[in-house]
Amino acid sequence: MAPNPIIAPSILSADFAELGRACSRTMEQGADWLHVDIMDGHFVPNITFGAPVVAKIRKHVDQPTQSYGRGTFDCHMMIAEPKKWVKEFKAAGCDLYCFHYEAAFSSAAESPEQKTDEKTNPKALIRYIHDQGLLAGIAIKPDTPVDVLWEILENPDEKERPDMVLVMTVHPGFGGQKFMASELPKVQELRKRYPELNIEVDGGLGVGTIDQAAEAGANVIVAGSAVFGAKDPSEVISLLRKSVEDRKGRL
Ligand SMILES: O=C(CO)[C@@H](O)[C@H](O)COP(=O)(O)O
Repeated sequence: MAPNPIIAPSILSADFAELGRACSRTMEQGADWLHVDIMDGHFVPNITFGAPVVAKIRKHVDQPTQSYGRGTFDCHMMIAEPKKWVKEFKAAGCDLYCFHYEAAFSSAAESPEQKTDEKTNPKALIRYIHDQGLLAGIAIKPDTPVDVLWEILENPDEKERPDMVLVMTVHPGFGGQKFMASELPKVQELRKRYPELNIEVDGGLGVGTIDQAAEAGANVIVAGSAVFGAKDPSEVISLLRKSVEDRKGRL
């Protein structure tokens, strides 16, 4: 059976002038996690904020009492050098460090020799993230085929296996983009092979698109503009949760 629904509003769509309060409010409105978008202006053509801001907003949301629990800070690292920032984000209060597969090779290597072994590097980075006491996520952009993940997910060493896969349903960089249903076969394939895996979708999710994503097998739902732009964010969060919950037993 697929894992429980997890609704993770993306704070990219919150009012940054009152970010701490916006984070605590969305938790009160029923969110499970907060999805924290970190952009460096290199990996994606946009800049958000870094670890000092995460440390400030952490004070507004209770830390989770267990792995994957309520209040998890799901940091989506849209950055060119993901390895470089793991320790800073751990210290700032990040719980789940989700890097991009496409950025991992330049960052994870411990030596020049290892850098040439393309298959080693995402795994080395996952191990490194786990060694810092964080959950590890791996994200793929729309242009990246899901097949690149099989070797990583099949790894017999659990220290090198991700705790979550994020399938981007928009090109990363901005909130408010149109949902790309073309990415859902990746989710279907992942769910077919890994019934218990946390599979996150991000980009263009809302009441009009959630059913397709839930049907494909996604259980971790990121929604930015649909939640922060809603008249009644609590209602949107419950609708997203219900859609995933309704399909859970069938997947
Ligand atoms: O990572 C990203 C964008 O790169 C997302 O997390 C967006 O912030 C989602 O926003 P909506 O599409 O839900 O408005």
